[in-house]
Amino acid sequence: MTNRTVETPDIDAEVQAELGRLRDSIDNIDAAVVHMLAERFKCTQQVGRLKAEHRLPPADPAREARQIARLRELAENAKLDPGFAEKLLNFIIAEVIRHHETIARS
Ligand SMILES: O=C(O)C(=O)C[C@]1(C(=O)O)C=C[C@@H](O)C=C1
Repeated sequence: MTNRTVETPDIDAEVQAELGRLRDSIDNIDAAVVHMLAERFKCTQQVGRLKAEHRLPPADPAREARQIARLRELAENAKLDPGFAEKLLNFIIAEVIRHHETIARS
């Protein structure tokens, strides 16, 4: 009992330190994700303008099918849930199509 009360603060400090290190990495990864998404949206805004200028439809389902198949395979190889990767890509693409539609109307 005496040992436990003496050791607990040390264990807590170590756990806190590890949690802090892991959270620092998570914050770095989240920042990278935001920066990569910002770059992706810069590209898709250009695609949106190009499509609008040439009267092309905002969505390209055949291209999306290829992207999903590719991303699912990448996810599997990286031990990430392919269903999650597909949902994430669909979520991003839905936003891109919304942007394309806004550009086409403007
Ligand atoms: O590649 C295109 O044609 C795009 O408009 C980009 C993009 C994407 O975000 O990757 C978005 C919409 C299309 O349906 C397919 C792909």
